Amino acid sequence: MKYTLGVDFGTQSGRSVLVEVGTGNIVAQAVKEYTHGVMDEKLPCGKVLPPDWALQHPQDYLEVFYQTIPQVLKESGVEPADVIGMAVDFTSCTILPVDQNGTPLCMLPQWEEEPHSYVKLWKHHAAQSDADKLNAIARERGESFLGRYGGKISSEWVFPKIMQILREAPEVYEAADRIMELADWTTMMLCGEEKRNSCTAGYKAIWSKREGYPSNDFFKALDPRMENVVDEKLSRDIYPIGSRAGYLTKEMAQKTGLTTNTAVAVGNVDAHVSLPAVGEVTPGAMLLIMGTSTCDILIADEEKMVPGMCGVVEDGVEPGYMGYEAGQSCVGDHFEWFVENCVPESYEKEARERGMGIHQLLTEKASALKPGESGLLALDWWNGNRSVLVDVDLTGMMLGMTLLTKPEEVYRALIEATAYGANRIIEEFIRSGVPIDHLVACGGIAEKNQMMMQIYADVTNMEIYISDSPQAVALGSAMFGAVAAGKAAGGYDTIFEAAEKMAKVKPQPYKPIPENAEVYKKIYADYCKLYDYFGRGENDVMKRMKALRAEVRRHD
Ligand SMILES: Nc1ncnc2c1ncn2[C@@H]1O[C@H](COP(=O)(O)OP(=O)(O)O)[C@@H](O)[C@H]1O
Ligand SMILES: O=C(CO)[C@@H](O)[C@@H](O)COP(=O)(O)O
Repeated sequence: MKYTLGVDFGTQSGRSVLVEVGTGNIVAQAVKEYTHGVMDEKLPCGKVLPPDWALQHPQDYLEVFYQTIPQVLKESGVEPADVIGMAVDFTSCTILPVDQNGTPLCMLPQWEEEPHSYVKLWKHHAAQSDADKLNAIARERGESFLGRYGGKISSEWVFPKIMQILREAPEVYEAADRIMELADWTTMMLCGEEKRNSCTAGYKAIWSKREGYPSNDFFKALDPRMENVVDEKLSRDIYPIGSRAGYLTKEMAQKTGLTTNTAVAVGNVDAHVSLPAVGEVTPGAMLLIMGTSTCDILIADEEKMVPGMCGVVEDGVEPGYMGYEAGQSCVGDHFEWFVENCVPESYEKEARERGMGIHQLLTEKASALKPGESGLLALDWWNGNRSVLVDVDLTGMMLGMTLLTKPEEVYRALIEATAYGANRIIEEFIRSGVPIDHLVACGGIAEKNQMMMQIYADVTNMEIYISDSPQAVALGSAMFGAVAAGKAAGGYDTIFEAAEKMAKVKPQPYKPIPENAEVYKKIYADYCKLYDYFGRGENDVMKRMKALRAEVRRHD
């Protein structure tokens, strides 16, 4: 029996999952919460961060390798020599400035108090003014790439984040030998090779197989110091997903307990990597990877320009197809905010006494409600709107509250809001000529919350199939690891062959309940009115309040 290992780096934690190459069955898994978590208030030295920042510490990712890989080997009893391949997937766009040895600047004593030397997490939202500038210049110049990114480059993506570094800390920009996606940096830590992957380059760094990056002239127009940003800070050598980056280095083999014969695939994005893990995702299906945020991935034969999508990349998800991405920056994060800030002690007590988690308790109570019963309607923008408005400066909103409103009603309204947001994205794809007729879901939430999945089926009026692996994302990575090893070593030569044997999806979908769908259709119409009113400039109160908050804090 041969094995392959997937290492999935999420927002809060990283996990290793060891699976059988022949079946995709999990033999062991281990999770490590990041020691520093998400740094959105201060640096480890105590330095306070401005609003909208979200940083991480790269040492936390190495700890994931050092702790979880030995753990899965021990738990499974698998011979290290039988682990033929491995791969990493990472949140994205999550980037890091490094020196010529690949050492993160933040790990050098002279930079440890400089916020810009740390990992900028995907949900770092402090580069909106840079994104606005980039988009305005791209529009003025008639740059054709804009269409491939739904008409706007998000402030979450690579170049706005780099522009922010250059604007606020030119010395960090200068000192950085390279700026790397963490999918590529962690892969480089494993095999010693800098092999940048086509998925992050395509979706997050405006790279395409046919056209490469935008021209140096375009970057010069952003800032003359950025004219050669691609050659000076990134790389033009891009490797297709599914290819091999190298083999584990001796040092990494020693630290993890694996051998130097383990092949390492080029890195991938945590969302996109899961498509093969749920098997038959063909044109017409949209895959939702539901966790802290939700990413929507679909493939189609043709390239269409879909307003507000994150991007369309040829071969970006599976070879031979156009891969589309859209998403919602805040899904599980809404519920986490709610359980951490708004749940009364009496509920906490009940959950403790009944030996259940607070999410389970709220879900149980919310399940007893009918659609529309709470009278609540929310806009799902607690962390901005990624698709289709592409605006991180939008904020959350809930209406309909009364003195009788209960926590489970708010919890359910937040869930419903994310379902409306998903439906808005689906409509945009269909309107633009990319067909969607059913959904497939995976990720932490798809596993954990049945009520939520039924609400999604009712709101979208579509069937939803669920992954049958509790770790679809890591399984996807493990599959790419098996492809990096290749058939001769006991793996597979293509991701399609791997999917035939290893992919898992439950046979029974969630089906829409017609009477619920009917009610949700009406509420959704009002959601769309509020969406346009607050999201498209008719009433910019959210932005004014956000600007005021920043102003007041500046003077604190
Ligand atoms: N039962 C639940 N129902 C809804 N959301 C949940 C539940 N349990 C956890 N969550 C949310 O799921 C998110 C974590 O999702 P997960 O897929 O495990 O991680 P990540 O997205 O970081 O990979 C958190 O934001 C948390 O609030
Ligand atoms: O944006 C992407 C992928 O493009 C995700 O990495 C990002 O939303 C974070 O994902 P998680 O919510 O941590 O699963």
